[in-house]
Amino acid sequence: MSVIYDRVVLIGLGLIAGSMAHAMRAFGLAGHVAGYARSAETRDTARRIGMCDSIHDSAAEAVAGADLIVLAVPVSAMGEVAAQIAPHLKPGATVTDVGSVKQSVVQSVGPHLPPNVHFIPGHPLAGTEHSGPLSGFASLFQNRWWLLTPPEGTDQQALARLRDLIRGMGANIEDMEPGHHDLVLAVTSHVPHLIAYTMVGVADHLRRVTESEVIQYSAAGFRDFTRIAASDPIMWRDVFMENSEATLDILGRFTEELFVLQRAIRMGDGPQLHEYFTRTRAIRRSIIEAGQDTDAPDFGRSAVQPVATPDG
Ligand SMILES: NC(=O)C1=CN([C@@H]2O[C@H](COP(=O)(O)OP(=O)(O)OC[C@H]3O[C@@H](n4cnc5c(N)ncnc54)[C@H](O)[C@@H]3O)[C@@H](O)[C@H]2O)C=CC1
Ligand SMILES: O=C(O)C(=O)Cc1ccc(O)cc1
Repeated sequence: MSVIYDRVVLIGLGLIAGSMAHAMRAFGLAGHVAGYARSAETRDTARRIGMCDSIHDSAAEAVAGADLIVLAVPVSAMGEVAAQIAPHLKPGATVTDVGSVKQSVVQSVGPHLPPNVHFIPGHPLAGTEHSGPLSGFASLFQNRWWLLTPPEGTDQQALARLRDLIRGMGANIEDMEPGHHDLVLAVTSHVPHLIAYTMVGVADHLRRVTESEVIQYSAAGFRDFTRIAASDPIMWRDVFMENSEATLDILGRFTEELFVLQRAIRMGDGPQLHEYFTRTRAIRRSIIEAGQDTDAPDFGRSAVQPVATPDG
């Protein structure tokens, strides 16, 4: 593949930035990848493993001359980082981010940036429960969605170039309006994470049990919850602080459904439970048949469709 940007800088050197650095190197997408993180320990680790071509001790120095700036810090830190780098950006450069929430990032970053740079927010729908500079890997974005929320009037050349880079790292791209993104992600990622955190918390409260049976006999469902609940606490604190409206909306709907099932169990209403679970099984099957589950066996992933819109 050919070089898309001569100089890319990654701000925040964790799972996502590390994976981008490895992928850009593996696929030859950037002439030079520079990096900056706030913590000296993270910068030292990134230097030791050769994550980037250069690691800088200040954000201002790191962004100097960069054609693409990627903000890969927790969502609550995006605005502060944008303010730090704004005076040092090269005219005509593109700034993007990888935050899990979009509306708040648009609001906190946008106002700091000068009008002569292109701001194109983004979100790779790819990750793991691991974080930090040692956790990245080049194949993280393969066959995954990468959502972009380009504002109206975005420079089409700048957008096409960013798309080329993302496709070069193996991802599929879809454009979305930021508010819609936050609602879709509340359904597909944020509330599911909250449920996992809660379920692991419930098991922990039954400490007597935790010490023996819960761990010893944990079946796949609970094991998956513990994996998700091991995700970075700062990142997820920020997701819920910054996407509170959509999360609370979906959580309200979740609670209503939970009460319906709770009542069916209490009333011994087997047919209602059977009907409900039959419906949810059909949903899972339709996702797999449409090739939208990238963890499932390959059902023709090139034909994957964007995530469904939650109704109402
Ligand atoms: N972990 C995941 O599965 C995914 C995360 N994201 C988003 O990507 C972003 C980064 O997440 P990860 O790479 O997982 O995080 P991480 O915790 O692995 O790395 C974050 C990095 O940002 C640095 N940092 C924190 N505050 C900073 C500041 N004020 N200035 C400079 N550096 C700072 C940390 O030192 C660390 O190097 C977050 O906004 C997250 O919502 C998006 C998709 C998936
Ligand atoms: O590890 C998992 O199961 C994930 O769900 C990863 C993930 C976490 C946050 C995102 O914004 C996108 C993907």
